[in-house]
Amino acid sequence: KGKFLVKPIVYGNNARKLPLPIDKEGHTHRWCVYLKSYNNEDMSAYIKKVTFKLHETYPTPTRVCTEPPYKVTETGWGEFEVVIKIFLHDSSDSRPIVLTHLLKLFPPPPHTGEYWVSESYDELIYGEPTEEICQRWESARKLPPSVCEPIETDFEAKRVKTLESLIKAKNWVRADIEDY
Ligand SMILES: Cn1nnc2cc(CO)ccc21
Repeated sequence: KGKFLVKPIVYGNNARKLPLPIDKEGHTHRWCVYLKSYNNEDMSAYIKKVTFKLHETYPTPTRVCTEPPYKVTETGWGEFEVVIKIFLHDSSDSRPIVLTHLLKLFPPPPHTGEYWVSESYDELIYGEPTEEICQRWESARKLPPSVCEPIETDFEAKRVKTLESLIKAKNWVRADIEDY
């Protein structure tokens, strides 16, 4: 049928510097790494579980969430890659969707301040869905506002800026061609 299902998502982390004196083991920050629906939907209709693989030296480094909010809150001192795996409610042997996110604790200059967010936009796409999968993906309902914090990045503004730069880039190439 060539039909495919699309769900916009946001994943990333926020981080806050802990007030001095820092707590156990030199932890300087509290952070939260998360996956959420861009439209604040309950993704458990089609997601079986989400795992967050932290740095090996964290106790039980693989954390599992079976319903929203899909997030892990920890304290620490360093930045490292978090591997996020999304296991869908479909044939049980299907491989998970794998996202990687570099945990950001320190805002890059010129940013200062105690709180920082580093998140990305992406889309879950399911091709040639069965009737059952369609029903799962189309039955997802909105979550009550309290379950997930609101998205902090203005992706709409970023989208406009990205489109503008792409159009400028395209026009540049076209002008370039016309010169020859
Ligand atoms: C890499 N990193 N940064 N902060 C960390 C904290 C722990 C647990 O004490 C383990 C590893 C950590």
